[in-house]
Amino acid sequence: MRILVFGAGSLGTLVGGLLASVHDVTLVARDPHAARVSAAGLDIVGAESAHASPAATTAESGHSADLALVTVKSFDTARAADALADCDVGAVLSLQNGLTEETLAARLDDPVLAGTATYGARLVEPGRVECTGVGRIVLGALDGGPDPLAERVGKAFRDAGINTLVATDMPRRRWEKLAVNAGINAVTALSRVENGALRSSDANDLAHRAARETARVARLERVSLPNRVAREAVDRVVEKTAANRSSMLQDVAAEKRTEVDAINGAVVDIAAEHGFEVPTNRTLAALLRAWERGEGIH
Ligand SMILES: NC(=O)C1=CN([C@@H]2O[C@H](COP(=O)(O)OP(=O)(O)OC[C@H]3O[C@@H](n4cnc5c(N)ncnc54)[C@H](OP(=O)(O)O)[C@@H]3O)[C@@H](O)[C@H]2O)C=CC1
Ligand SMILES: CC(C)(CO)C(=O)C(=O)O
Repeated sequence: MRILVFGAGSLGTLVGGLLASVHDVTLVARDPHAARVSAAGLDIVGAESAHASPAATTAESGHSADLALVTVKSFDTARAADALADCDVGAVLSLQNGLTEETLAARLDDPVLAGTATYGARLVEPGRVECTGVGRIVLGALDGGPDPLAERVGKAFRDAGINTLVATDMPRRRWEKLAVNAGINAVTALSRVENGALRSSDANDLAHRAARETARVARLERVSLPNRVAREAVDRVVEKTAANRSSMLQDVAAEKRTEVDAINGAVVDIAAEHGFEVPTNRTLAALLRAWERGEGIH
């Protein structure tokens, strides 16, 4: 399969590097990373180890591929979609956190698949990515149901040794992941604690409230996600990732823009479309945006 990875930073470089063992992969990345990969290939270290030789470029448009993987941060999704509109791609798959597929689908004529990733990745230096945890890619039709395209993409991932599940219930899975991220990411980022700290503090109640509100909005969107399931998903992920610093805490610590707009902000916006108020998500989003503005991050 010819695969274009749009936004090869940490996750895109890891997944693209793994895919390159059997597929024809091009990474769209920044220099000096793109130049280093073009000249000397890519080292994958940590929980996965391999040397891969995908093509790499800083050119955003003019590409032709069977599949484009979108792995930019959520706030760069619209720009990625506009660049992909100038490419000839058969299908698009997002592996991002937050609700980004709608932005892609609104701007592109190509079929857009939904995906989630629990692999951990960190770009250590140009040409070198660390797999910090082997997780799973789950992908499927954006609206759910069986999908031959998703099956083909799932097979391509599995052929490259990537732990992949093709799911027919992506709407529920996306909203459950959103509930987990809405609960854990903003709370840990604002209180500067590891995920495990949410087990035994008032912050646990806050994370549950954000997740329950998200589940309520999912149901308004006709996605079946009971409050109890969203709350238990938060507790399960807190337990499994107790020693982790959430991606949003890492962004705040590095004084980088967060993905709050596509997580808590998306919950607020979609709730508003239904005339529904989500005070916990609204408060968390407002505090993070105030921090971003105060730091001069846009
Ligand atoms: N890292 C992880 O372990 C996981 C990440 N995710 C999700 O995956 C997504 C990506 O995360 P992550 O890989 O960590 O983020 P990174 O910031 O490491 O990677 C995104 C990369 O895309 C680049 N980029 C953005 N726009 C362009 C462009 N137009 N042309 C070329 N390159 C571009 C960025 O460069 P620049 O910064 O210079 O703009 C950056 O290098 C997020 O939604 C995240 O939540 C999900 C699960 C795990
Ligand atoms: C699951 C969780 C909360 C793990 O830290 C995550 O997805 C993130 O940090 O973005």
